[in-house]
Amino acid sequence: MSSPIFIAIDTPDMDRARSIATAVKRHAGGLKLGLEFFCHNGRAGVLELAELGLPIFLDLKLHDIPNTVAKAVQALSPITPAVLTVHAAGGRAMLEDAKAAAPAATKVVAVTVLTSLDNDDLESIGVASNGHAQVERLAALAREAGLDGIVCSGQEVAAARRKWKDGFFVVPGIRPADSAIGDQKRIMTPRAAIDAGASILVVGRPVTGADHPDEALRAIAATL
Ligand SMILES: O=C(O)c1cc(=O)[nH]c(=O)n1[C@@H]1O[C@H](COP(=O)(O)O)[C@@H](O)[C@H]1O
Repeated sequence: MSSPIFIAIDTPDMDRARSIATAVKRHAGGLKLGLEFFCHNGRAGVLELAELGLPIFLDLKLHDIPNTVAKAVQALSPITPAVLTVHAAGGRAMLEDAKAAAPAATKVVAVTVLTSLDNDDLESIGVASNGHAQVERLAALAREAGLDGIVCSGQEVAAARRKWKDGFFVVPGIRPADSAIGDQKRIMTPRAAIDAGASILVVGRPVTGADHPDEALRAIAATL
């Protein structure tokens, strides 16, 4: 079975992106390309890294009115990412239209509550329920809208999985026991997140910031 670890290649620099992707290529399950990479390198950059042969997770976290999101998804052609993110908070119609506009082979997953937010942050943006309850609410919405799964922290994935057995659960905020937390607030170790039911893990800085990214990746993989 291929690795569940997707490496977040968070850099605008194409040379650096190619160098990290090439270094981790043999032991990663896929590459996650997000806003930092996409805003600078666009579709051409995504297609270039896709040539390495790993599945591509295109993390654009789309969030707008349904028509705009659907047209943005169509405008990604000819990329057929393995995974594409939209924000669950865009609402049911947006989620349905995003899924309808995506290629059939693309898993469209809804970001629920960002792993950089805690309950105080949620309160400050007017979300009265706690993180757990909000993830459950948005997971149900994503499921009803026909999406393939959600993005949530390791702390909510077990409860979400109980209610959506065949859902695809993407878990970022992954931190091996000894690594720096940075701007993440809801974190979990790789092993605990897999045990809780994650389908794939998103790992960025603990691997990309290491002197030897492939060694760091293999050390994480050895704990699974
Ligand atoms: O959608 C994501 O991938 C995502 C959702 C979320 O709630 N939190 C989160 O950290 N991410 C992404 O996961 C990656 C985490 O990177 P590190 O914190 O460096 O491991 C980044 O590329 C984030 O954009």
